[in-house]
Amino acid sequence: MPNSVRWLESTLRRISVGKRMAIAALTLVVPMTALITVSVSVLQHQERELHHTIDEAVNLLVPLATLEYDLQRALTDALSAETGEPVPDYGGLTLSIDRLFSELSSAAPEPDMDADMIAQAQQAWRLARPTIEGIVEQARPLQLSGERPSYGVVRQQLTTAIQDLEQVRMHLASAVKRQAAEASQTQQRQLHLLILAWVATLIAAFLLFSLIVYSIVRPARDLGRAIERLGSGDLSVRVDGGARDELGAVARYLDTMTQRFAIWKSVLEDAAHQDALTRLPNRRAILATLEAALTVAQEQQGVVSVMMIDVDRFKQINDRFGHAAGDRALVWLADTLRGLLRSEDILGRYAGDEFLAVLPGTPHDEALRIAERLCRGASHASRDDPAKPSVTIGVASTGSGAQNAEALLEAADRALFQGKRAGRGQVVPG
Ligand SMILES: Nc1nc2c(ncn2[C@@H]2O[C@H](COP(=O)(O)OP(=O)(O)OP(=O)(O)O)[C@@H](O)[C@H]2O)c(=O)[nH]1
Repeated sequence: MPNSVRWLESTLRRISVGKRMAIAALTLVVPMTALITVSVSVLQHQERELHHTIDEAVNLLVPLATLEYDLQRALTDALSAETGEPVPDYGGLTLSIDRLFSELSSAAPEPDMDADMIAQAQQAWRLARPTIEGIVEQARPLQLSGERPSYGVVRQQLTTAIQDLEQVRMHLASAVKRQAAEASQTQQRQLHLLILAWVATLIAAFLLFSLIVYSIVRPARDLGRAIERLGSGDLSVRVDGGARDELGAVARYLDTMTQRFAIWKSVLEDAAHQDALTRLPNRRAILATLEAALTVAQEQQGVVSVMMIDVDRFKQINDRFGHAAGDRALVWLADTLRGLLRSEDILGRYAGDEFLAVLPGTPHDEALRIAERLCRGASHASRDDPAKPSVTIGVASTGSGAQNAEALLEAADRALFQGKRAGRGQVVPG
């Protein structure tokens, strides 16, 4: 997992799971709402712009088109010499076009309106205007007098005016077309930006949503696995309880529980293998050690020696100094013997006042020398302190006949018995 994701996850895990779920929901709802609002407002704005462009085109082009149409009609009338109809309001239309151009030049320039094209249209209008004014002046009296005028002149002037007006209309139409094209480009740009914003927001929302879900699912999955391992008896399992959320708390409870289990287990195991008073391996454990040492010796064709160590006249110590003093004497003896043995030798409490030492890879004569050392150490202390007992030791080894645990123990026991009968405080080979 990349470090950045790990960092984001640990940051998120400072927030509770409930709050994270709320954030995940908001992660989807808020951007969607914002995007929908923005999209609707952009589309509404675009619709208004479209109306504005159409209005502008109509306002700009309609007076010109009307005037041009009227002139066309007048020309047709002049050609057919049927001028009985009322004269159109050329003067009003001319003024309206004047007003249009003065508004265009006085108003703040539209950013998307081509100023050159407007200027060209205005210039064309300035050129066309005198002809049209002439027509206005001439058409009115002709119309009012009811005379049959010389239509040749009027026709000529009308044709010129229509051409001039056409020029004006063309320039204005180009300006309007340009404006419409730019408005359409702007709309397209806005739509592209909108789509981009949708995509980016959806990706960001999806990533954040996934991260939040991941920050819940991953620790939950780790917890599940840890509980599964714990259930199968693996007490070494540890889960990360550093996070401040609910899952972090569950992980910490689980860790505490696992540690307590481990302590109870070791207490139970110790109770099963260790003697509570002397802390030495108990009878079962020392016999298992002997079996294991014999198996190794058989495989490697080595030797194993054992010492059966019995406390001398222990009953007297109990009777004389009390049971508690007898316990202390057993603990002292266990520590003393353990201290005099080598690190590879194993000492266990075999029975009430009996100890068994297993000496792997130790031949008989060497075992006897070590036994002498133990016997002397205990005797020396017991001479100075009557509450400290001496010991008698029977030694047996695999090299001297006995090959299995039972035979070895019997041989050592026999030797011990002999030592007791011979006066105690001595080592007897089995
Ligand atoms: N204080 C104490 N005494 C124990 C414990 N286990 C056994 N004993 C005593 O150890 C004594 C063993 O006595 P015996 O088997 O008669 O032998 P002994 O008095 O040592 O005499 P010998 O072995 O013949 O030298 C008994 O009185 C037991 O009550 C123990 O854990 N604590």
